[in-house]
Amino acid sequence: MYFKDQTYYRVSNMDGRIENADHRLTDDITAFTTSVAHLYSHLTKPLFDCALIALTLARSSKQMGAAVVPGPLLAIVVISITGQILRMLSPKFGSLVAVEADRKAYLRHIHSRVITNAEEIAFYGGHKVEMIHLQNAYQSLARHMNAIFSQRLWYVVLEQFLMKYVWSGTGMVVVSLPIITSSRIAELNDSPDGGVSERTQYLTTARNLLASGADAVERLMTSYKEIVELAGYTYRVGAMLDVFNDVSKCKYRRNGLANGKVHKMLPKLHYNKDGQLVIRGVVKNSPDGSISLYDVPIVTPNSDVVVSSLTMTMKPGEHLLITGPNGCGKSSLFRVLSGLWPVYAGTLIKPPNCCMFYIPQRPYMTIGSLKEQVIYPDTLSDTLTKGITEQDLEACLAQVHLSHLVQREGGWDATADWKDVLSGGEKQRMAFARIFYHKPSFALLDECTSAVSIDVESDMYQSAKDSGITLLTITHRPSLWKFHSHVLQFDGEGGWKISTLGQKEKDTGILAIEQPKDKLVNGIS
Ligand SMILES: Nc1ncnc2c1ncn2[C@@H]1O[C@H](COP(=O)(O)OP(=O)(O)OP(=O)(O)O)[C@@H](O)[C@H]1O
Repeated sequence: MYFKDQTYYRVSNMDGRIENADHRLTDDITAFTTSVAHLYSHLTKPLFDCALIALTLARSSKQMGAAVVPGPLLAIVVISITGQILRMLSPKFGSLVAVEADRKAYLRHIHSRVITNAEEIAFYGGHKVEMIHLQNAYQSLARHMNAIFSQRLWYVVLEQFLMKYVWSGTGMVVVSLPIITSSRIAELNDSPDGGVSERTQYLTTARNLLASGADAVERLMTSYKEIVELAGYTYRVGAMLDVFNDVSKCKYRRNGLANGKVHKMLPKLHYNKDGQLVIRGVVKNSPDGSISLYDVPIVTPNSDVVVSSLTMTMKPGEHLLITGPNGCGKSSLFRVLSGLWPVYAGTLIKPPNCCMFYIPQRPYMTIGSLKEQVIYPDTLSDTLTKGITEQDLEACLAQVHLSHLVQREGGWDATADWKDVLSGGEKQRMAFARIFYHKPSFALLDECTSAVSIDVESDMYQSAKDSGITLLTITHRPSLWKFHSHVLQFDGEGGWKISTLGQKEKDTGILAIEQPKDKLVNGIS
């Protein structure tokens, strides 16, 4: 499962049974567990009632001198036949409920998208488009739920008809059978009241028991709908577990393939018999703290091969600038280095993840105090364990020119919705401050200072270098070239080139000799 723009991008299971992305998995689990809990209480009591009533009826008909078998047998046969009829005519509640849960999840998802992107939508004036999306999702859910209600209506009518009339009639026959077939008829007739009181006693007891029995069976039959609905929830939860299972076994299914897009098979990559990529890459711990890639491809979750084979080594202290057109795979390289995307082939040798710190273009602000923004993803107790003081944190903020923030926001413990309280540039600087707190060996900087003024940005990069942090920077700003010793240039067609940056290039932000695309090494052939 990958995250992009705060939305789940699901790598679905191999047979692609789930069509829509699961936006709120926990809701499916809640629905499933609620259904199981209800069913438990709805099934156990009626089942117990049925057993007890059958036993008591059998005993009292035996006392009447009737054969025990015919009455219950008739009842079982009638109940089975009506059960079969209901089963045959029952709408597919299981799949209907699964679709309903899916549409509800989608409606919730687009609501949360609007909440997350409210400001952007308001600036664009996109309320009409968003309203159309919301209404479409709502109407699709409402239509589906109305269809379920109307199907349920006629089903309930039929069910009630069978239970109220067919079962009542059968019940009367079952109750009267012991009176008619009793082996004690002569003995009863000879009693002073002609057996009326004993027969009446039996009939009243049996009728009351039967009424309770019918009620219990009715509850069981009604639970059938719940069982089928539970099947729907089970299907969704089961499909979700399948996906987890597949992901843990590194089996990925790409939406691109599902959309019918044909992917070119490349000789350096390994495919299974279904034409799906198999992970054969090796990831090793670096003994000397450097990052090395040998013939590592960059492949998206859609199976698009962005770069077929990348080979490079970055030693600590060699600051790498990564350039190239949009969508050429710059951020994807970071995803591979961080372990978010698998290494499908070749060998990746890197220090442990704790030695690499990634800062994205869209800064993430966590819930909590101002202090927790700087130390993220550490907790306050981690900070205590590490012996880091507020003075140390102030030094981190000073390096990104945000010292004034502590006083402005009312101290380190001030809490606010930092996503809204801080400006775009302040958020980026706050995110950058985290590398001064964590002091990783490598900082993976993905256009993370695009909203920061050039002078402050330069100070931040210089401070990072002075702190002994090796920079891997994706940027389109020539002003940052001077902080790097090497440049990795993607051409957008799968080709790349790595070279050292000369002083002239650092000063101008222009590569001295732009290589024609076909000269760049390792292009997709
Ligand atoms: N989660 C994803 N699922 C599928 N494809 C993706 C995903 N993320 C990125 N891609 C695809 O991978 C390719 C490379 O994306 P990447 O984000 O690495 O581009 P980039 O070079 O960083 O671009 P930019 O300069 O615009 O940030 C793009 O074609 C993009 O559509």
